[in-house]
Amino acid sequence: MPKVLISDKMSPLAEQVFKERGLDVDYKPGLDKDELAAIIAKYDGLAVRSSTKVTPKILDAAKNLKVIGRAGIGVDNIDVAAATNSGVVVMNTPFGNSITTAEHALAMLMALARQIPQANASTHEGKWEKSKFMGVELTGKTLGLIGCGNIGSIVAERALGLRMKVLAYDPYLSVERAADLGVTKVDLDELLSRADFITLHTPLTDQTRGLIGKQAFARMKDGVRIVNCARGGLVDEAALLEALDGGKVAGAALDVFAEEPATANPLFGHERVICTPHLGAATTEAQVNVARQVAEQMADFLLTGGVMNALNMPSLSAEEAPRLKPYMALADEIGSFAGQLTETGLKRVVVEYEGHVAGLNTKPLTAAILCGLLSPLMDSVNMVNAPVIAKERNIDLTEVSHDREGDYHTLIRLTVETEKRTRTVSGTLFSNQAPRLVEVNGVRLEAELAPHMLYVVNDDKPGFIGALGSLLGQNGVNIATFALGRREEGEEAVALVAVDDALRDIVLDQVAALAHVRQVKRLSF
Ligand SMILES: NC(=O)C1=CN([C@@H]2O[C@H](COP(=O)(O)OP(=O)(O)OC[C@H]3O[C@@H](n4cnc5c(N)ncnc54)[C@H](O)[C@@H]3O)[C@@H](O)[C@H]2O)C=CC1
Ligand SMILES: O=C(O)CCC(=O)C(=O)O
Repeated sequence: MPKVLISDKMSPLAEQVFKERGLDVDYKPGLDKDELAAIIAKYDGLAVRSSTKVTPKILDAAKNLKVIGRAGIGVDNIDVAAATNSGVVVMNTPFGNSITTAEHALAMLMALARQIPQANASTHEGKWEKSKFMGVELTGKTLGLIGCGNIGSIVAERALGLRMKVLAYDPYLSVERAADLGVTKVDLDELLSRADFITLHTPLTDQTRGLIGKQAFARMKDGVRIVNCARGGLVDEAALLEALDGGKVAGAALDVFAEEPATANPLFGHERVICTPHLGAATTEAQVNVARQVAEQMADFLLTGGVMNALNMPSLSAEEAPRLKPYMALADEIGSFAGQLTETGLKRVVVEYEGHVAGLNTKPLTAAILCGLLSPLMDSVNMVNAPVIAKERNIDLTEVSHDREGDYHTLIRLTVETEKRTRTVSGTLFSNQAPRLVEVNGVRLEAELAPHMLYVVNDDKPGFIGALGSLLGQNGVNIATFALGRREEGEEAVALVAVDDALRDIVLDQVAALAHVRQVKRLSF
């Protein structure tokens, strides 16, 4: 049974769901990196929030890990590229805490406008500082949203309800979506120069790190107020301190910090800075949502192969996974067949889906074909990293779906172009279950692939099949199945012979020496 580790504080619902689905689960929040590295090899799945840092070192130690689930949105604590290289699926829960986080951003906005935390502390101290805490109204003010995805959009809708004007800077926001939301799409410069309040809702990436720094502050209105409930690294904290002290920024509300847990920070103690300890997602509702969702998604993946909300793999629902299973086997066999025959550099791969399969989710099938194709050529290839490896190697990949049915009600055809030649392999499913190869390089045949196989290309001449059968018999090789096909009478023919044991080199040499043989290859599946 797959084994899962929960390495961050998480709602008990996650553990409960894993158990209900029949998985073994250990709940060990607060492990340090060495403790995690020491035990991670035991686990198939790792469920985290933001405290666990999933580094290449952890992934190297994670010999059995198949999936990392983030109970939340941001995955900047996970080295997704390294996980992909290790063939580990990374999934998050993109919607479970978005309302909660948007509400926290709005709470921060209001707290900032009315200095509620400062006024609260002062009142508790018995001071009655009515004139000190003069606030500003939100109505009629301009809110600048940086990042208008799930959370940004919710903030926008709520802010419009508060009668604010909303500008959004998000290069990936369409004009239509902006219009639907009732926000004005602007560029960053315009947002910075017009906004009274700025709130950040982008992921932390190489592009967004330090987005709000010295230059950005210089372009802002005097007296601007900043809310950051996304990631600390988006705002340059030293530049923010300078902008606060210089009077450019009237106040900042921060839920997130460059270094977390943040126990010391240059902004702590500043009278116009409000802080919360990364509480954006901290409501009962959000934590129940993300815990349940991450556990269900990880269990689906480990038990059925279903993939939801993965960042490094195409989606495949738990309902689709069993339907796609025989096709995955076929795709892997077709890819592997072509890969084992490939001897020079791959240039181009075309995958065609015809008939029934064309109506299915073909993305995972293409990943399985690439995995099968690349596996004989290099180590450590799997469905997660095969598309990335193909891209890195400049292999041109084309996928085509034809709704029409040809001779078969369902067919996958793979065309592989190498530096020297182009090869095609096609396969179908018999009775919707059993993979069969039905074409190799334009030669029709019908072959079931087996663990040990002999592939022979020869001239179609009388007596050849008998000679091949006798030679195998003389060497004690027992034939399980024998599939034959030829292009035209007397032209190129292909034999695919399943045998009971691995073929010895000496037998291959003897087959190669038979008259009319063009190519001989030992294949294994
Ligand atoms: N404080 C907290 O507890 C929480 C923080 N978060 C943070 O909030 C972030 C946003 O979450 P969602 O809205 O759910 O993500 P999302 O993916 O739905 O939206 C992010 C938006 O940022 C935009 N974007 C990307 N690069 C950009 C750039 N260079 N400039 C401007 N916009 C850019 C994207 O186009 C997208 O629309 C997460 O990545 C996470 O880091 C999320 C949940 C809780
Ligand atoms: O798990 C948490 O408390 C943080 C949530 C968060 O930052 C996220 O979902 O990106």
